[in-house]
Amino acid sequence: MDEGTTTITTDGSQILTCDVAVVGAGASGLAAARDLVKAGADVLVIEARDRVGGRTLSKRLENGVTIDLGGQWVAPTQERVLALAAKLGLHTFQTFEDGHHSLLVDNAVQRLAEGQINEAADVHDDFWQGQTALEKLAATIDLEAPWTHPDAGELDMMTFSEWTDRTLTTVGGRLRMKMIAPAVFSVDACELSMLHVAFYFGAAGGFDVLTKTRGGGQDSRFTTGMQELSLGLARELGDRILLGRPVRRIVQDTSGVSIECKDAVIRAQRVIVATSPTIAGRIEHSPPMPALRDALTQRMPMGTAIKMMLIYDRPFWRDEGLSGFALTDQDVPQLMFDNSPEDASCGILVGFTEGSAARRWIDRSEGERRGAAVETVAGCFGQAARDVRDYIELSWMNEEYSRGCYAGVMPPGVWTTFGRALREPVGRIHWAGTETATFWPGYVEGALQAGERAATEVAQLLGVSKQL
Ligand SMILES: Cc1cc2nc3c(=O)[nH]c(=O)nc-3n(C[C@H](O)[C@H](O)[C@H](O)COP(=O)(O)OP(=O)(O)OC[C@H]3O[C@@H](n4cnc5c(N)ncnc54)[C@H](O)[C@@H]3O)c2cc1C
Repeated sequence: MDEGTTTITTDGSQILTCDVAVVGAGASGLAAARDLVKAGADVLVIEARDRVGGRTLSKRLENGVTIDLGGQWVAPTQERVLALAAKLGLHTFQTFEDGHHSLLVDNAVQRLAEGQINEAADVHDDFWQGQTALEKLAATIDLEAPWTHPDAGELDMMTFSEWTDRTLTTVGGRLRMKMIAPAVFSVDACELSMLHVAFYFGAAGGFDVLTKTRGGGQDSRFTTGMQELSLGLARELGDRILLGRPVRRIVQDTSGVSIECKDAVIRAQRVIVATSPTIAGRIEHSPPMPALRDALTQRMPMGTAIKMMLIYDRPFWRDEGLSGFALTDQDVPQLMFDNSPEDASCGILVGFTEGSAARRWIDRSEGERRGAAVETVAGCFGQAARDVRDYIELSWMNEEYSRGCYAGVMPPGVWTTFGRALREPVGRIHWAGTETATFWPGYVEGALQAGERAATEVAQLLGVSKQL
């Protein structure tokens, strides 16, 4: 996958020409490239890593089971992901969640019926009315332009934490609501603009859709891993993808745009940058980025998360009628799910350490995190948890070309001041990446939607007809 359409050599650098260059071979960039190729455009995708898939990364274990160190779940409403999976012949299966969930607090474990948190009636009612208020608010947000909401100013000045304290009345209800921030955004509730939270819930289709396992954001997984979506798109694109070529600089002039990457310059009419805004902000530009766009890239940090898998001979917790889903008051992990293969040929728990907890643990050794994770799992599921066969983790903050996950987030004040710069093209540069989506932003579905939207923008300007 390392050859462009035209090659001239000057000063040791290749010069390749195409109609459209796409920076980033994650799901978003690949979807944009696929659509533009279909429309008849000559496209090159330039990828920094030596692989495609970006924030999806699947790994095959020695026993033949595939695990996902990045994105893994698909929801029933994620139509683009499901259509692509069907086209590629990828098999999905529902996340196991039969039996009782577990809650580990102060070293004591409680067993909970599915969907239930064992809390006093006033806490339950309080949380329910908070959830309803959030859902109502989310339904009023214009997903194309959240800053146009009549209360945008007030909502954007307020953190999710402040909104929760104003809207909910019980300590338990507030605590439970704030726990959503690390689980969904991988930052703490005090770091998020309330306008962003409302936008995000609106864009996913509601509270339950985003947070639930069955029927929601954690509904199903891919037998052969979620990265297969990108690998499938990449196979279609063939040698139009250049791997191992970090883009350093983009130079626009009156006749085109030059994308300077490792050992090559790509000359194109248009470029789609399909990375998170934070990562896009690390590319140098000539002429420099407009002030608001540059300021946006300075203000949209990536969430922080460490994803870990504990691998066992069998899913032993199921013997006790336990679902494997657990919430804990520990940092490592705070949240876990049964991640065993469909045939339960081995037992796998996936755990997440998110938000400030990930920052507390990022500089500790893998061995320390493994030890802490085993202790937490033992607290939830008993001594059998100590007989762990393997432990595999990925700290996404350390990934040079992601610098965090699951996505970039909007702290207070950013949507209303800089939001317009999120998708607005700058000269010949167009923006894709899941952060620019209006449907399931932050997810692979959003990545695909954003790629398709950017491809439509460019196809119209090039005068090629996009055929889907
Ligand atoms: C641990 C984790 C769990 C997640 N869970 C889920 C889930 O269950 N379901 C779900 O749908 N989503 C999940 N997500 C989110 C999902 O993976 C992302 O939303 C999606 O993959 C983003 O795709 P993208 O193409 O927009 O960006 P990316 O995947 O980040 O792609 C950007 C690409 O650009 C490349 N790049 C960066 N800088 C340069 C440069 N200078 N030059 C050239 N190339 C560059 C990167 O290497 C990368 O390949 C998760 C993510 C993580 C990390």
